[in-house]
Amino acid sequence: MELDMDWVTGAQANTSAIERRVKSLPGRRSVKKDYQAAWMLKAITMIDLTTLSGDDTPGRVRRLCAKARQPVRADILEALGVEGITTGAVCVYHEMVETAVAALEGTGIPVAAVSTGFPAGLSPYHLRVAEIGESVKAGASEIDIVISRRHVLTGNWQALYNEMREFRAACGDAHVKAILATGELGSLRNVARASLICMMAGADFIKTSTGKEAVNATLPVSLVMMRAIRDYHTRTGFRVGYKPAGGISKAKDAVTYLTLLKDELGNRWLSPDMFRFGASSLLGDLERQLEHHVTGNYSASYRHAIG
Ligand SMILES: O=C[C@H](O)COP(=O)(O)O
Repeated sequence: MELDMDWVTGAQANTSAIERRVKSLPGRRSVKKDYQAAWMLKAITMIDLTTLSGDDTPGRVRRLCAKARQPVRADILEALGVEGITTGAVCVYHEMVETAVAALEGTGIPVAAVSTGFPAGLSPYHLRVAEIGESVKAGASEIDIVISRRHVLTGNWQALYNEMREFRAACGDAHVKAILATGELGSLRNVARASLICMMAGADFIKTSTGKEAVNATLPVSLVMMRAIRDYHTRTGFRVGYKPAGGISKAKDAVTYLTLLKDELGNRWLSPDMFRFGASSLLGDLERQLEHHVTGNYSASYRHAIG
């Protein structure tokens, strides 16, 4: 849609109300024991299983893809009476896209590439646009772009909109996730405004963080972004997905995010096409807690958090 400046500048974020809401959140609320495994399995299907390290190798990416294909040990799944689950996607740097695509062939698991000079987004503009095209050509069906934080920090909303529009166009048929790098945007109000701009410019998902900022995904930021998504859906009819990323590594935190999502956006968003966790180490804890679930041996902190 066109840039609607009145809507953008009217977007506010009431910090104390947001903090109050976060304090009352699930995770500190109990989730029935019978449902715990279901929440954790659901979380697994919504992970963008990620490796974004300077020392990534094809071997590491192939191992990651094997884990994406079979994220939980077969005996645990059998005990739960579940089969055939996979993660939502695998997320890698451009150089690893071809390896991941080959390793996931025939599985239907998409490959997401981080692009546009990830993580800072400060390489020459034409190269950032070209990088998207290269990743699509290499087989990525999802592109995680990073926005120029300076456009937000200087209030240059038109520039942010134009940039996002061009990134969107360069993605072609690939889905585009707009990484806001919320830890660098200065205020929750800026997070709300940048979320709206990216959605107006055609983002399929809005995503909190690269995982490389000093502060990555948080619950207050998630509340602001989910409410921006809800507002956008109410006004336009378009459903935009949400991806919290960076520092989410505990099963109990994943369950908190999912209950918040269900409360704020409803069941339609509880699906891999509308929600992803960007996470490199969350899967390990989910698998451990599922194992405890089937053996009845929960860790005390986990039982306290969600049981
Ligand atoms: O987009 C994904 C993030 O970079 C993953 O961050 P993490 O390694 O803290 O889970």
